[in-house]
Amino acid sequence: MAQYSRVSGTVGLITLLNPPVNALSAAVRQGIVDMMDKALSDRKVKSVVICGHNGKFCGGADIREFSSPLTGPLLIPVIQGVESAAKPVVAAIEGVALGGGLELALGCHYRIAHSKARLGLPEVHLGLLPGAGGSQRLPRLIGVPAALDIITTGRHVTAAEALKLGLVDRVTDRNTVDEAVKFALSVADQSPQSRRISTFPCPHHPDLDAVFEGVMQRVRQRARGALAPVACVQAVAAATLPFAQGMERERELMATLFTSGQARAQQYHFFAQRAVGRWSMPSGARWDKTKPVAVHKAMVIGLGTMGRGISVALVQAGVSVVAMETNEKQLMDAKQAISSMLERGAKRRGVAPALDKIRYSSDMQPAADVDLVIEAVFEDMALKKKVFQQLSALCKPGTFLCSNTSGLDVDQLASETRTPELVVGMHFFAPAHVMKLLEVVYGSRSSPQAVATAMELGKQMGKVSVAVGNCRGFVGNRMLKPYLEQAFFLLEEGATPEFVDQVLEEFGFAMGVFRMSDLSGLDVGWRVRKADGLPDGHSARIRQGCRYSPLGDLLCEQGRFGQKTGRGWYQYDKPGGQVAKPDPWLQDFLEKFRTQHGLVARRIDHQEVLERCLYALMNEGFRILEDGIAAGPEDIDVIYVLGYSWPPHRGGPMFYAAMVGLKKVLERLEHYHQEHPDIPSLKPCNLLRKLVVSGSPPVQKWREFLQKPQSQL
Ligand SMILES: C[C@H](O)[C@H](C)C(=O)SCCNC(=O)CCNC(=O)[C@H](O)C(C)(C)COP(=O)([O-])OP(=O)([O-])OC[C@H]1O[C@@H](n2cnc3c(N)ncnc32)[C@H](O)[C@@H]1OP(=O)([O-])[O-]
Repeated sequence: MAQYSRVSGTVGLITLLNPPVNALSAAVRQGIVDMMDKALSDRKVKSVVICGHNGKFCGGADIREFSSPLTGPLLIPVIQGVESAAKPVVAAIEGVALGGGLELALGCHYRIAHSKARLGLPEVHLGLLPGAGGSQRLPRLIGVPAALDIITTGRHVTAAEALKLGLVDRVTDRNTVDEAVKFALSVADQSPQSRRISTFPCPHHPDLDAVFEGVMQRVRQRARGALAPVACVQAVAAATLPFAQGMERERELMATLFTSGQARAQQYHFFAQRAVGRWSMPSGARWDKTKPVAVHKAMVIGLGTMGRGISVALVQAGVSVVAMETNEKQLMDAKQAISSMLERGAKRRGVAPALDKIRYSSDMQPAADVDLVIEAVFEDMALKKKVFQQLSALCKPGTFLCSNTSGLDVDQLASETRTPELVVGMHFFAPAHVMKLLEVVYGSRSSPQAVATAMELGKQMGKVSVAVGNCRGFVGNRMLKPYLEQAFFLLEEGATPEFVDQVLEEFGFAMGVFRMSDLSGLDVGWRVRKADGLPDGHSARIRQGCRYSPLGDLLCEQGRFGQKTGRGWYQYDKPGGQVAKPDPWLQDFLEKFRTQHGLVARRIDHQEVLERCLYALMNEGFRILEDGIAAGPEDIDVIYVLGYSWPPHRGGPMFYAAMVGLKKVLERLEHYHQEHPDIPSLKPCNLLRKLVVSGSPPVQKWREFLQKPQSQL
């Protein structure tokens, strides 16, 4: 919908009205057409302003309309109608002008932005491209390089940067609509002809081919296998043609993307990231029935890499922090590191670093007057228990006690305190001030308010918080285990690390499993496995009755921890080196290992690597749903895309299982389980069977098939 009024005597004011973000639904598009007619036929009106209701200009096309046949006027002619208007049209941009919203503003003759507004063309994150003229008008207005950057990254641009680029004509700190009306009055007698961007030539650039070449290489590297970024480059390249031809090219490219599985996957991911905020617990507690407690002051205990990142994220969220570390040297190093991280972040955001929001302590005493504590000490249960005991004795009533553990039992930590209902896990992902994912882990006694408070704090820290149940590895790391195991077994059976990684990176992972293991350090998993007890004479390949691969342990015994030691699954030019090269030593080691265990190397193809690694991971995801550790497939998919570099254009493990076809996933798991009966993680999960028997419903319907979960521990 859109409203119309005449203001200041001669300005027609059109207000987009579609809360919460004034998305360009069919009704809004029709509203723009009708209100423009009104303004243009109103003889008293000399110029027009378009603004958005409730402080947001427009969040773009209505994504919810994409899955049904489009009705109402198409956006391209609506924008064309604005641009060809005989009276000057001014866009009053506050809040956001994104996607089709910015394309509408580009159809206006002038753009006035509030200093806090954000502008962008994020369609690439939805598996699309700016399909209403954005790929043709933006390069004409700000040049090809800047347009390519904005369109292929989908990033938001601040009003200040937009002014510098020439994307907006004015920036104001005052009331944006008032300023836009004043501006409209000032241009009332000027013809808009020279302001129609579609009539601009594409600005000349000395070496356009090299620019397109360079960007195309970058987008292909950054998002392996993704269609949209490539199409974005191709659409901008068409802006060097006459406008009508460029628009035709944009339409063709958009049509291929719109119906692609990748666009469906990325739009699913967009809504899934919002669905996880509507969390629930097996007890029936829910997001809309539980009020979080505001956290003004927090303590972070343990200032290693994670503790530092968590401290920075809290300070940047406006929380006062006491950063605590018993080791004096580590405390000093941390103070240095945290200050420079805060300064760098502040510079990037163009604000002053809030160094006064953090103070440092070598003892736990200040825990007595904080609202919440996040423990981020070494991943050792005995140490963590001691910390929780101390905190419980120190903290004031009502203080929430959270652990950044990546998979240890939250209930055990809660048992060390007098207030187990105030204990939850807050599992951050490294680097904690950058990664958007937060797993909020509720134990059997965690109160809904503790969960609500941790979820809200995560959101305040700019994270996507996902509430998960308490089991070994929670969701992300629990699914990672069978995935890693299959990769190890494939090496034993004849594959090489570089082949397995190549297959997974072609699928779209930023890093294959062996490259990732070398980066994070083989010793991390080794320590956990040792704590669980390695098989005796640990070359034994059976552990707790199941097939076990000792390859990782054997490498660690040789001191091959990965990049940090210069040797791991790959070799590096020096300790800390990052360029992985195949290591002849490893081939020799694998051959000796196979001979020792009577294994005969066989040819393993691309499909087997993909299916064995990914289907084992998905199967664990089905088990997690069956156990009630995750409330729905969206939780699992958001965790994997945001925390484990699952390619967004594949939606997430559960969405991808549905895309492949649950029947096929089931058949392949049965095939591999028959071949490897000693690998339980390949045994198809009952929920998978149930979904197949029920006709393989779409992922959005799976919640209807989930039983009431029982506790995991
Ligand atoms: C032709 C053209 O070229 C192409 C084809 C396009 O234009 S494609 C579309 C391009 N536009 C986008 O990609 C922008 C996507 N949106 C955002 O980035 C953010 O929403 C926001 C604008 C920065 C606000 O953030 P927020 O944190 O204040 O609130 P929120 O929680 O995110 O969102 C609040 C509620 O609004 C819903 N919502 C947000 N944007 C929407 C949109 N464009 N369409 C439909 N619903 C939308 C969202 O799902 C949530 O509802 P619910 O799920 O909770 O029921």
